[in-house]
Amino acid sequence: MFVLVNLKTYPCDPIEVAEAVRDVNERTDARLAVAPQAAHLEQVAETGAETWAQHVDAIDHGSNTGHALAETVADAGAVGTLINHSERRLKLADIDGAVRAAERADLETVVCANNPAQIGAAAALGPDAVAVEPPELIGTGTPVSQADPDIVEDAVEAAANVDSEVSVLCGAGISTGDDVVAAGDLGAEGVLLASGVAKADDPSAALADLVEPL
Ligand SMILES: O=C(CO)COP(=O)(O)O
Repeated sequence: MFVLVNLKTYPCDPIEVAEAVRDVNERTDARLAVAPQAAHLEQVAETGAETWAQHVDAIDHGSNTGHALAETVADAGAVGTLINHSERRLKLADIDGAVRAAERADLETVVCANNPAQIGAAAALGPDAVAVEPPELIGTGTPVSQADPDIVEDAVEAAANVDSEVSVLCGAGISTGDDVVAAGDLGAEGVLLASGVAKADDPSAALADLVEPL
């Protein structure tokens, strides 16, 4: 299972979380990665944790202001990027452009979507993975794998119908090892989560708990 921890703009210490991701990753068969804010990418990557960006723009080098260029994100040490997170929604053409920009910079891609229909559309753009996250469950602590298992199974089916090479993650409310196991039982190859680690008193213990049953 892939466990991707999105730090959003939570007031956590990105280095502390990254070091925990790195250390727990060494003790498990699961794959762990962390997605800090853009300004923290380089410091986080220097810890040795697998580092992801939260967003890249559908742009190339040139006259663009206030954007995230995929090449710069990769230079900072990121190996992948989220695209179209529920809190950073893009138009379809910009999702496509962001996937192409990430490919150009050799970044792995996870395109997020609200529901199975959008997952099918996202998979058609050829990312490495898609992630289904019902917005109403994000940040609630109620795991999607329990509250809405059908959405995960339907997302897995929707992606497979379009492109069987695209793997499916799920997210929203995931905070325990049982939640991760349940996600895997529904066909997801990984989870995307934030508050369960970023808001934890002890991020290292939270991460260890997440991968303990894997
Ligand atoms: O949006 C999410 C991950 O990108 C999910 O957030 P929570 O884990 O806080 O529900």
